[in-house]
Amino acid sequence: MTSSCIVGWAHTPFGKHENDDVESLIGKVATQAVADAGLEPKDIDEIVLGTYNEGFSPQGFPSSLVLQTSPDFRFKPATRVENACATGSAAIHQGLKTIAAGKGRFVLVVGVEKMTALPGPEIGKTLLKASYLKEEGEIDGGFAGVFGVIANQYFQRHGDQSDALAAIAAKNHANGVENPWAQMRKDLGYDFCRTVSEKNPYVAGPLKRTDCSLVSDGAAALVLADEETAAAMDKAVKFRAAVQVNDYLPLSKRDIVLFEGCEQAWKKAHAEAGTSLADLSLVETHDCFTIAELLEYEAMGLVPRGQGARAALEGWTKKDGRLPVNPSGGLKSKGHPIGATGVSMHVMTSMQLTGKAEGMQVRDATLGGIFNMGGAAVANYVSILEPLK
Ligand SMILES: CC(=O)CC(=O)SCCNC(=O)CCNC(=O)[C@H](O)C(C)(C)COP(=O)(O)OP(=O)(O)OC[C@H]1O[C@@H](n2cnc3c(N)ncnc32)[C@H](O)[C@@H]1OP(=O)(O)O
Repeated sequence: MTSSCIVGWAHTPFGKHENDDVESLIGKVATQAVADAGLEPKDIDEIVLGTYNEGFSPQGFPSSLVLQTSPDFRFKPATRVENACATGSAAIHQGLKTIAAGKGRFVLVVGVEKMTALPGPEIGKTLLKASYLKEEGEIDGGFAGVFGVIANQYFQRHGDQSDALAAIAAKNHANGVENPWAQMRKDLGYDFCRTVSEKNPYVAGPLKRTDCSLVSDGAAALVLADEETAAAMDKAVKFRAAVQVNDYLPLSKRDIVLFEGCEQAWKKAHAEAGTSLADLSLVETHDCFTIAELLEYEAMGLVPRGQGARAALEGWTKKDGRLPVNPSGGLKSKGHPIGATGVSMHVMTSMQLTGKAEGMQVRDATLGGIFNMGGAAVANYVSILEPLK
């Protein structure tokens, strides 16, 4: 699946959208992404919608909502795809398969989530459905609780990592200031992220509020085309690799601090692309919790096992570091509307590779990596993107 390109995109600001529901959020990006590609809705051959839902919104069957955004979408095939927090990437993969099979020239992929309508504890419960409920269903604090367990295990093996986690949080909050689509554009600073306070209490295990991604509403969309078609279009970002690796769901069946599914996905992606980590100009990675970003440094091979803290504390992953990670601010400050996240990561990386990332721009960006994860390293998607021209 290496001969497809992203040729247009759209993105709502992420945040609390009091007056929007899933339908109106979809409406803000679907036709806009098509227009951004220089196309009209009639040109689209297939629609894929990524949304986790699982109780966030009472409206089921959401793929059909996309058709309501233009009369010219009527009678197009439209399907909803779900793979926990990697739902956005799962939707993109569905589209890539359509293009690779020659079943369509243009596929519209929309990712959306409306999370903030539920009260806090309900949000936690809804997210926890993406864990193995028979063993993990009683963990307090929703998915923060799951990653609190993972952080504790890592701390037991490699020592207290609170300094490194605060450095990751501070980096991503600083990056988010430059992202016009980010939910929290505030440079919180290292000291605030490092210190337990009324404004930054413990949430789960050693994880404080600043170690957690945000609860968000939002949508992102992109248009996929085959490479030959894309070559004649205004802008085109090519998939050098698009890899999916799934691992077991129960934490008890894995050495969870290794994030082995993530490691496998990166290895396969580099083999598919003919690249290595050193070739990448930037990475957008799934920092649902700061401990996840630290484990991902190790799983992607940036540092040896147990040394993730080095990359954070020595500034390797800052925007001007040797490998900028999450120049968009990541899920930490950009926000994490579950079904939209994977699509957003591809949009942000496409902006970087076409020189359209404005204040977020990483200088001379030529190759971008993306890691989007469902559950605790259960569904692992890595993409490697480059400008087509
Ligand atoms: C499931 C999968 O497949 C894999 C995954 O990706 S798992 C990730 C899924 N997502 C999550 O679990 C979301 C995690 N985050 C949260 O649940 C919540 O943000 C939280 C529990 C950490 C905080 O929520 P809360 O305590 O209710 O905070 P809330 O009352 O909304 O806000 C209080 C203040 O903290 C700030 N705040 C809220 N969340 C914050 C966060 N994550 N980081 C920094 N600041 C935050 C607010 O802006 C607000 O600031 P002001 O007082 O200055 O206005």
